[in-house]
Amino acid sequence: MDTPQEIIQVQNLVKKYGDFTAVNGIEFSVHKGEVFGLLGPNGAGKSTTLEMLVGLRKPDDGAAMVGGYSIQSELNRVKEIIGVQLQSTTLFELLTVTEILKMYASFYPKNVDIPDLIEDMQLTEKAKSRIKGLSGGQKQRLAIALALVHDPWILFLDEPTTGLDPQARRTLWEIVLRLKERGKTVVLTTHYMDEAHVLCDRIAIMDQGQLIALDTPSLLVKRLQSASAVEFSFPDMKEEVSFEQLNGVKQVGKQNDTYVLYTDDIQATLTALIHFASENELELVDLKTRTATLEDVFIHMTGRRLREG
Ligand SMILES: Nc1ncnc2c1ncn2[C@@H]1O[C@H](COP(=O)(O)OP(=O)(O)OP(=O)(O)O)[C@@H](O)[C@H]1O
Repeated sequence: MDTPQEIIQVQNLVKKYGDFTAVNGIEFSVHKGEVFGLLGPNGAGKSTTLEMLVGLRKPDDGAAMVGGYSIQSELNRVKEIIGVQLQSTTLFELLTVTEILKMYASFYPKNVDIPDLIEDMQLTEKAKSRIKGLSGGQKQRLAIALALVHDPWILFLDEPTTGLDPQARRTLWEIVLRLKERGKTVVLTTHYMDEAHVLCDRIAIMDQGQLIALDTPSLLVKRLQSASAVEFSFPDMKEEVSFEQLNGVKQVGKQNDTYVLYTDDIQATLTALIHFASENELELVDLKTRTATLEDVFIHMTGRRLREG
């Protein structure tokens, strides 16, 4: 069968845990060959969505087609064409890297060359090492290798870099981008906006079981209509002030005591802000300026940060 261009189609998917609705009627499509990200804070429903698409959880409503097959009525076909790496993959600690890959390969009628796969995942040095001695990043790369052993069309990665150090994260990013170059479709969940920005062709932002935005990273940021953000606080300010009136300000966000002004004219906004502070004899604290990011898109849409604290 030919791979459809819309390799995943999700319609009104719902998942409830008792009275609690974890995924509340989401809809999206994933294009063949893209890296598609589900971005959102803890508890947004990203893992539940992914688990429904790979057949680990049964939707309470809605439908999804993966690679042209229904996750409800053709799950066995779906499983042949997908590879899955979940948040906590249990590995057989006493086996070596090569042994576990050979064991997984034996479950499938067709599989890729194991030494090549080990090399692609930058594990050649560890090919004969036992799993229990691997670092977090190496274990994560092994989990991805296991998901790729039967040469799937689509790879699902659930928070692939959570808990990894910066170097290990970058190595994993390189691997994902290389898989994309080779024509694989990758669906990943993350709560790291930098990761979503670097890796994903398109991002679906999830919050509280719903999909609140879907676009390319740059268009999501552009939608804010402001290129820069100015952050600050006024600890001794007694009354609320509408900073919208300051020169250049397009939008205003607030997180605890910190204000975020989104502006296209950073110079005008800074001048107006400093003027406002001296006129009102207020001390301007923790002033920062930066380029608007996906995090700002999330703050703007929900009033909260992706990662609290
Ligand atoms: N088996 C379960 N029983 C009851 N509630 C659950 C179950 N699994 C998940 N939930 C709840 O459903 C919501 C969505 O969880 P989910 O794991 O899909 O979120 P997430 O966006 O992937 O977050 P995280 O980044 O923490 O994994 C959360 O509030 C979670 O507590």
